[in-house]
Amino acid sequence: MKAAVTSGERSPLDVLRVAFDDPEGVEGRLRVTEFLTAMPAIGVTKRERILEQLEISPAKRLGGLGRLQRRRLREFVSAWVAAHGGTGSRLVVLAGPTAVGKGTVAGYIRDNHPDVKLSVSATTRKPRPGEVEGEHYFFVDDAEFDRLIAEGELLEWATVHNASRYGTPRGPVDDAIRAGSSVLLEIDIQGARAVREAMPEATLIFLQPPTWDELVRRLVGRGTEGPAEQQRRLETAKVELEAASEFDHEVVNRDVAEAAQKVVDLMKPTKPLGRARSRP
Ligand SMILES: Nc1ncnc2c1ncn2[C@@H]1O[C@H](COP(=O)(O)OP(=O)(O)OP(=O)(O)O)[C@@H](O)[C@H]1O
Ligand SMILES: Nc1nc2c(ncn2[C@@H]2O[C@H](COP(=O)(O)O)[C@@H](O)[C@H]2O)c(=O)[nH]1
Repeated sequence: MKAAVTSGERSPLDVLRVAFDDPEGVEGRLRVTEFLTAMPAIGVTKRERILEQLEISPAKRLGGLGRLQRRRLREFVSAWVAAHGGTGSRLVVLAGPTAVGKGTVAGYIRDNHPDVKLSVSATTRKPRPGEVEGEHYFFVDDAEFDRLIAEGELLEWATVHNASRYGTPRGPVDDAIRAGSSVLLEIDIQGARAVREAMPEATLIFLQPPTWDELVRRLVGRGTEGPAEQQRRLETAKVELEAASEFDHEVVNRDVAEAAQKVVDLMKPTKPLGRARSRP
């Protein structure tokens, strides 16, 4: 019996995610060779080179890959997708540790890529000088935030840095997706995990600092937290950096414009996976 495992609609990363979640399912039983040749611009010769480079036997099925092999294949596919069109995902999440530059990169995208729709979060924190209601955040009090949660108006929410609550209003995200647009969410790592639960088709991008020392420099240089709070955030950041492997893509924020461009490129339409079949 042959089982069709991909339609023209799914991205390679979606197929990998399903295969790794359910190794015995149809996607899990797909051979790595068949999976790779179903990807855009990969033929048999290229496939052999890729498998060699990833140290994966051609006989393997996706569900039978070990932890390291899964990670290597996922990273390879992620880079390939970015280089051959984007993810085509309607919902893209940008997350990363404190002070890596999420807000800066998202702000750059808001100012320079007006075609990208940025979700505006609700927050209980007070506005900083220059922040505009409805552009940077919807600033609400605790009672209003409670109401948003109770009435199911938030796609996700979290208490960030043990301080204020932040949440993504569901309505504008749903509207944009229904209208065929893509939306970018700049949120923390707990929020990214919640979005993955609620909408597994979302694409998650992890923003990485060039180095640990540079992350520390950015946090201290920003000057918005005192030494004790900086120390606490750095402890959290160490744990958060380990979450990178849960994400579909990693983008290093060396230069703001370059990182923003990579995020925008990942939001472009993807070339879907071709038709692949698995043999039992
Ligand atoms: N590519 C970059 N090069 C140098 N400095 C940067 C870069 N990106 C951001 N910064 C600086 O790093 C500091 C932290 O950036 P930002 O506030 O955007 O981080 P964040 O990830 O949103 O932080 P948090 O999660 O704590 O709110 C800021 O002072 C910003 O100007
Ligand atoms: N889970 C969510 N996290 C969010 C959301 N909006 C912003 N954030 C994150 O909060 C911190 C702090 O932001 P700041 O503007 O106060 O510096 C930062 O890590 C953001 O990514 C949200 O809707 N949900």
